[in-house]
Amino acid sequence: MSALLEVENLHAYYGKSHILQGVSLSVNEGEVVTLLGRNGAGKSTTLRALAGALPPGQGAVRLQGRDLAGQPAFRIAKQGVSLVPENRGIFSLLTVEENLRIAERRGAAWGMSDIYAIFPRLEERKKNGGGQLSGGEQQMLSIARALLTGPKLLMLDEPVEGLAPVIVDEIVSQIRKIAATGVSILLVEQNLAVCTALARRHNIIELGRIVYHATGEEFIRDKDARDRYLGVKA
Ligand SMILES: Nc1ncnc2c1ncn2[C@@H]1O[C@H](COP(=O)(O)OP(=O)(O)OP(=O)(O)O)[C@@H](O)[C@H]1O
Repeated sequence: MSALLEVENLHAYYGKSHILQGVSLSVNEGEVVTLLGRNGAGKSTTLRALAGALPPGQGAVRLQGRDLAGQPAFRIAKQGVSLVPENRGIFSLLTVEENLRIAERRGAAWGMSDIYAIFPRLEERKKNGGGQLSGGEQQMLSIARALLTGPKLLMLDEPVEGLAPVIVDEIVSQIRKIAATGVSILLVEQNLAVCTALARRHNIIELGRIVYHATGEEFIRDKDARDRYLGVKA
């Protein structure tokens, strides 16, 4: 598999706080990769830095070999990197359909029918306001909006946080379908069952550095690493 995204020694700051202290990771074409870690470890900051939402720090970011580091967010998005942030970022006063239409891009790989095929609930709810959706439906809408921009790399920040188990299963299956179309995914998620169900490679971040990486099988066997870095008994 060839690398889609390569991140080498990425640093990022909030003001004078040095948050990312040399993050290195990669995502191959068509792959789902996780970024795990305790609260405050730097997961969301990594996604934000990759999306160009933070002032540029040191380090290399390449998408299909092309340098993205230091470019403005709109240019990074145009080259195929899309972030679905934790707060979902949908327009509550617009209908579901309007939320989707404004994200649509002429000539992009994804159109409305592709979206409704993966998210039938959004078609059922297309005339409802964004603000009337359940948490799970809002998450689906937010992922759908990102897909309409035609990303090569979709970055998901805790897509199932706070959702009921049946909705979690539904979203996991939707993410699988998205990955099966060839879109690469960098997933930040605290729910380990979701991570191991979706990804074949995992990275753990601690204090702004990747301290552990493993394949899916290694990670499932490595209870010590899960206890040590994540403090979970799963
Ligand atoms: N806007 C901000 N200004 C200053 N510091 C911030 C800001 N956002 C996050 N931080 C700090 O950066 C560090 C990393 O935060 P980040 O949100 O990336 O963590 P995380 O791994 O995503 O954890 P969580 O699951 O809690 O969101 C934390 O110490 C946090 O307090």
